[in-house]
Amino acid sequence: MSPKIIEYPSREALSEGVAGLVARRLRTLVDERGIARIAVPGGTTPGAMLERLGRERLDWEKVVVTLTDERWVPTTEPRSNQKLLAETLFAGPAAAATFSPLYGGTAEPAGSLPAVAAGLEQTALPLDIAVLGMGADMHTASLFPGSVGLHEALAEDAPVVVAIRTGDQPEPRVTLSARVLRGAGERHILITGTAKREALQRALAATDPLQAPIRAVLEGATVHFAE
Ligand SMILES: O=C(O)[C@H](O)[C@@H](O)[C@H](O)[C@H](O)COP(=O)(O)O
Repeated sequence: MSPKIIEYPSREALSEGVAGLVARRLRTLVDERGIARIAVPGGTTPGAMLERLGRERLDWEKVVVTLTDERWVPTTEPRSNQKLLAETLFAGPAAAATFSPLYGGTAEPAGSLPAVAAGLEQTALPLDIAVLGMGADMHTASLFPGSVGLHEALAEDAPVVVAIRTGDQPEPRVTLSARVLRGAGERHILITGTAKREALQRALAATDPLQAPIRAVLEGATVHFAE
């Protein structure tokens, strides 16, 4: 079914609204199941939401957090999504959560992916919630159109994590596969700005996830939009 689209009057309202919604869902999951598992994105859009979410009062010891994708750089590097989480989500009470990383520290992803996947399977999967971003090229996570690794990452029998290389990005990426993201109990996609609104319209009309990878996670998702 088509995604539900929620429009916000501002990006601040989107950050506040999504942080509050996700916090409520995490509380419910922890109350009902004793654990909640969530994947969050990197990039420039989610910072304010992650910071706001990390300040929420809830039983963070019972929450497992991972990333939808990671840039293959040391976690001290500015482009590291793990660094972004340390400076936003984990800057407050949410620091008590368990984090399942995607970056393994080896020179190339291939050297770490088995251990990264094992760590995810032991702690972070199946996902209850996946929060995602989208690029104007209709990528999500690190599922970039035309990238090396995309076919594998979109396959029904894809591994948990896949290494991605694309000329558009300065470093190798590692992404949760589409089936893992699609398997989340709920998906929330944060989209801001006119260019991405137009990209979303193109994605809704697209049929081939190879051209519009966001398609692989769009059905049944909730899109949160602000200009
Ligand atoms: O590592 C990342 O950058 C994200 O996980 C990525 O998938 C992001 O959500 C989109 O590229 C949108 O990025 P912006 O929010 O910066 O536009």
